[in-house]
Amino acid sequence: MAHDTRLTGPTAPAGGVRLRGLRRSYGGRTVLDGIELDIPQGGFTALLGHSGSGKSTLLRAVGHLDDGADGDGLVEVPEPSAVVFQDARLLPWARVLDNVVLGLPGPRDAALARGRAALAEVGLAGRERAWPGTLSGGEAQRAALARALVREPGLLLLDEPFGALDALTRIRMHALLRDLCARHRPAVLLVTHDVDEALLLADRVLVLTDGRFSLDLPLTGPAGPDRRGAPDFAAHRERLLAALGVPDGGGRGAPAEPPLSDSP
Ligand SMILES: Nc1ncnc2c1ncn2[C@@H]1O[C@H](COP(=O)(O)OP(=O)(O)OP(=O)(O)O)[C@@H](O)[C@H]1O
Repeated sequence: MAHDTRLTGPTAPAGGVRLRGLRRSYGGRTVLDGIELDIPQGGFTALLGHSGSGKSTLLRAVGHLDDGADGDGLVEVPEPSAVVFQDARLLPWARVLDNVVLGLPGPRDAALARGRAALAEVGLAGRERAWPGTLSGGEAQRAALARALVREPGLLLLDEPFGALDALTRIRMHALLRDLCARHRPAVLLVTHDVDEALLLADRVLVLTDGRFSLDLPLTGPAGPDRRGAPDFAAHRERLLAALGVPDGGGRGAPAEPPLSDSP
């Protein structure tokens, strides 16, 4: 497959993500083969690829969360960074507010006030003293988003954060995430298997194949469900599915999605 090796301009705006020649391998097997990527502050990049193509490896490398990978290359990212995974990873023995403020620097009172504000922002006001085990899947992911955003991250890394949620909750979470990103403006890298999720949320979609980006699709216009009605939506979708080797628009996120409203 022909790979586009000139995916980014020479410089990223100050404060954003800048990767140059990023390589990672496990036991001599190359997973990332010289990745070049810029994400400006406020930019939202979605990353698609087959299972095992290296999406999480790339996300971990960007977040300096490598576990035993051999690697090299330049990784410049804004600090601090925060990660939200598919499972919320809340500590079950700590109340929701304590989970959100855990490890926050500064006086406890100020941290708690910030934590409460973050929980209110994600729609969990009143649930501060709840135990994580009493939250629904969507609520737990809201708490995980609050825990990430309370740190005012310059970089938000999202590893299939909505993959385990039902379709309606996912749509609500999309609206919430768009809203939070517009307000806080971190650089965002979203790993997802869902082509539509990528097309509705991101300003740029990349497909990772054989350690490189095999497709780089810039998207214009406001993110959100209205994009479905844009003239190029179907064409973008087809390009992404073709790059993923999915024949004829089949697979997850295929056209027959329910016409749900996107309001939170
Ligand atoms: N700690 C590790 N040790 C050895 N191999 C690893 C390790 N982490 C990942 N790999 C290998 O690297 C390759 C890429 O894995 P990665 O988890 O990045 O893929 P992915 O695209 O995120 O997959 P998925 O979509 O299934 O989550 C896989 O072949 C995987 O087995």
